[in-house]
Amino acid sequence: MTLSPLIKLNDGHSIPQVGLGTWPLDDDQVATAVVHAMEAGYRHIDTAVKYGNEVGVGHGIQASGVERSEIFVTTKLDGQFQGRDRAVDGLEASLKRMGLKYVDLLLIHWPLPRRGEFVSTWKTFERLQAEGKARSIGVSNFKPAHLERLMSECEVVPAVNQIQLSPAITRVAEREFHAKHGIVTESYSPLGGTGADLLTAPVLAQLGEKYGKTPGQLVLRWHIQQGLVTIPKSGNPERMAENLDIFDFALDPQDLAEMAILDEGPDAGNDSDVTGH
Ligand SMILES: NC(=O)C1=CN([C@@H]2O[C@H](COP(=O)(O)OP(=O)(O)OC[C@H]3O[C@@H](n4cnc5c(N)ncnc54)[C@H](OP(=O)(O)O)[C@@H]3O)[C@@H](O)[C@H]2O)C=CC1
Repeated sequence: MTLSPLIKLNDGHSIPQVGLGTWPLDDDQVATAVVHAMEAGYRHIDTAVKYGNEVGVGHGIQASGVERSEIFVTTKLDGQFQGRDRAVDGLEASLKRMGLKYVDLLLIHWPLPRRGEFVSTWKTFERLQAEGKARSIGVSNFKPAHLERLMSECEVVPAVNQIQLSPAITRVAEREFHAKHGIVTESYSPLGGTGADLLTAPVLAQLGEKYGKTPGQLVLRWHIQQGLVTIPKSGNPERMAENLDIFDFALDPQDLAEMAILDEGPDAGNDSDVTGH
């Protein structure tokens, strides 16, 4: 069993660097997946209200037999819960569905910038953190301009911004912005998203022979060496274990440079069409 290293957050808590993504698994699928993931060594599960699978995540955690205190659970509140009281109700309902007393990380799933709702939502998140219902609080799909506004109007700097990021969508400027403000960058769709198309690139097959690792492992190792937290999704127990078996090798600098051929440039990604999964 492999355990992921931990990354320190700006509030003093720690997050396992690799977690299990759970979209689009349904309640039954995710309950089984969480049990397999715990057996493989995962201690970090990423879900969201929007995924409709929080009940299954809770069942999986309970069935795994792993202590609650050893597991890092993230959930996200989407647009319908933005605004002061709605966020309180949203988290309460999530906790109830999962059978938990607190989440380790609560994220605003995506910003609703026009009416500035994410600012009032964030002030509520600050209160939920002070009450211990969310140990850490963060955001997802936020651009630096959203973060600037949040930081100028609120007290707590987000612990995390979860964004679409991979060797194809590298988000260098955003990562620099996060680092400057002590915000951990967490990469979603780290393998290229559903279908993992990124993994068919010839450069990964070549490097795979050198390291004795699969394309998925090379890509996840790339995330680790960038200092990112990452949440690959798999419903398959073998691939789950494979995706955690990335801590016994390191990509040489020249091989990281070769992987840069995968980079689709600064405009790549889905930001203009943030729907959030
Ligand atoms: N905050 C946000 O707005 C968003 C957050 N997310 C989160 O990020 C997670 C991960 O992103 P996601 O979009 O699912 O995409 P990923 O990049 O994690 O890719 C998932 C796909 O890769 C396949 N796969 C997994 N491991 C391997 C492997 N080793 N080799 C080959 N194929 C593999 C999976 O299939 P199989 O299951 O069959 O193994 C699945 O088809 C989501 O599950 C969700 O939790 C995702 C999108 C938006």
